[in-house]
Amino acid sequence: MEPRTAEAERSAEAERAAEEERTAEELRAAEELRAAEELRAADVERAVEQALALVGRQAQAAHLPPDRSDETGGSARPDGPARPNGPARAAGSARTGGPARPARPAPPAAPGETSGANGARSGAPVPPGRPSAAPLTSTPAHRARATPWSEARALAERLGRAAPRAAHRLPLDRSLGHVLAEAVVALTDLPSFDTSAMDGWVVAGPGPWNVREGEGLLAGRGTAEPLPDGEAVRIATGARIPVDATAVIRSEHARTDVAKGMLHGTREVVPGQDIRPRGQECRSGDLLLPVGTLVTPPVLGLAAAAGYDALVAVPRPRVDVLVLGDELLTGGLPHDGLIRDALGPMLGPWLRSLGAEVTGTRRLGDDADALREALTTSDADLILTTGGTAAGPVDHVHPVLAGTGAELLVDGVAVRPGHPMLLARIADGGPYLVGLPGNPLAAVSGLLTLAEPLLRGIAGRLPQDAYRASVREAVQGHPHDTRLVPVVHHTDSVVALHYNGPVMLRGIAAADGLAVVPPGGVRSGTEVEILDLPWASATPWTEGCFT
Ligand SMILES: Nc1nc2c(c(=O)[nH]1)N[C@H]1C(S)=C(S)[C@@H](COP(=O)(O)OP(=O)(O)OC[C@H]3O[C@@H](n4cnc5c(N)ncnc54)[C@H](O)[C@@H]3O)O[C@H]1N2
Ligand code: MOO
Repeated sequence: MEPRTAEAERSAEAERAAEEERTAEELRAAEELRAAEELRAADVERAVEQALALVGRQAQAAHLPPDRSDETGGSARPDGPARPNGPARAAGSARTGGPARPARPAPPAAPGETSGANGARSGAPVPPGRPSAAPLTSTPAHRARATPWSEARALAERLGRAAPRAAHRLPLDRSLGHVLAEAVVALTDLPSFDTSAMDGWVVAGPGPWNVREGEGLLAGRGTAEPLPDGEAVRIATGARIPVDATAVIRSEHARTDVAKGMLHGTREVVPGQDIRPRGQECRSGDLLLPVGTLVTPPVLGLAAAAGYDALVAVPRPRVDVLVLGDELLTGGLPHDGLIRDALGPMLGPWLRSLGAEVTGTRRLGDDADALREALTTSDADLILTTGGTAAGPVDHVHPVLAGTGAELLVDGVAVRPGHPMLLARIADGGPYLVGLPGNPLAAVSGLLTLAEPLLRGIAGRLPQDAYRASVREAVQGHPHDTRLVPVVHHTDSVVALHYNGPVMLRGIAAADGLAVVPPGGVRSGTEVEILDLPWASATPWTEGCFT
């Protein structure tokens, strides 16, 4: 080893000391993080119990969690190594409705904390027992309080499932779009009798056959008297097969000798050919469709075929849409700082495609009283608000919720765009409320993160398996939060689309899905979860246009 100079020794010593200090600091931080996580997990469990108690699923009265501001506030290092929404967890937990695991809403804010991922509204009233407002910034403490994306979705679905709409017996013509609350079990064999699959001749035994006189057998008409060996009779598709018949010969595969009254097959005749045997599709009592099936047009057809006049189904959840913002125009070009309302026209149809019944879309401007009135008089299952979730001077959602005694169940989600989104329950067993941020793509993010799983739960729709696809190119991630990025499927991968900023709808309008990009981003070829949009891409694939 070469002799070191005194200066080099000193500098190496200083470096070692600094390194030791860094290590000690890291250990302290990791310990703080672990402790904060444990406390948070306990709080969260209680919050879930409260939430379920709220919807009447827990016999036990709800208890407010103890005030832990001194323990949780700012102590968690959200960028530390054990973040709960790190890539591995995000990937594994995205399966909607999978095995129930403890969902984790953001714990109620504690004194000294702000009440949103986004911070609180300065000077805003706060819910009982909540802190006063603090400056709105994106500090590590705020990030630590935001509910991880997959947990927010799981909680929304669980809460929805705990508050299903009552099932009704509905005539078939009023059941479309509802969800089966009773299984469809075959009330008859299908087909309910042996049936001819073709127009032609029904024959018994080997040919040639004597042709029986008369109009033959038609669907829904004619007797099905036994057919002795050596005889043939005309038959139409759907007519009953006579007892003892052995095959149907299509008209084009037979010739008749009119003079002799005989029928000759022009091809080999296989016993049973072109006969649909009774019960081929189902036997009476067979399960045809399970509880949770969405009533689609073919479901209506199958139910009718199987003997049903009505179905027992959960009606569509009802949703009130409230569009907030004085700056919004409903027609014409933007002018004088006013802009077009992009969410009003979008949300109603989107909600309908998610199976909801939209009771109305109302534009309330920035009027806190109108908002309070709308929240406290709604008889919908879900109220969806747009805008006003942050801490601006006219952002009324948090203060009005607090003033009406609503329970904040999720207050900020660790997702971009859309992190100020929130989920609440209006007091006294009122509707759920999902607050969508005003930036349009952030609103889409809130719709798919909170409203879609909640509605799926309320409607009793079957959980869907998450599916994954690989990204064609690397996708940049947020350092701490999940990102939702509009993508389009192309050949065997998905391509992230440009124009995906929080105020932009250009990317999503060309997309057929949203990629769930874990914190830190993904390399080219990585498989990520995809949230399908309820329609195929509306825009033809054009390389370079959006990509
Ligand atoms: N100091 C901070 N300010 C903001 C933060 C933050 O962390 N600190 N977060 C930003 C993020 S992220 C979002 S998202 C928005 C959420 O704000 P609000 O939910 O309160 O929404 P508004 O302020 O009402 O509107 C935001 C933006 O969106 C436009 N908007 C609203 N409604 C519509 C609509 N129906 N159609 C089209 N555009 C709409 C509105 O004009 C604003 O430009 O807060 C950030 N601020
Ligand atoms: O969450 Mo804001 O969502 O980025 O626009």
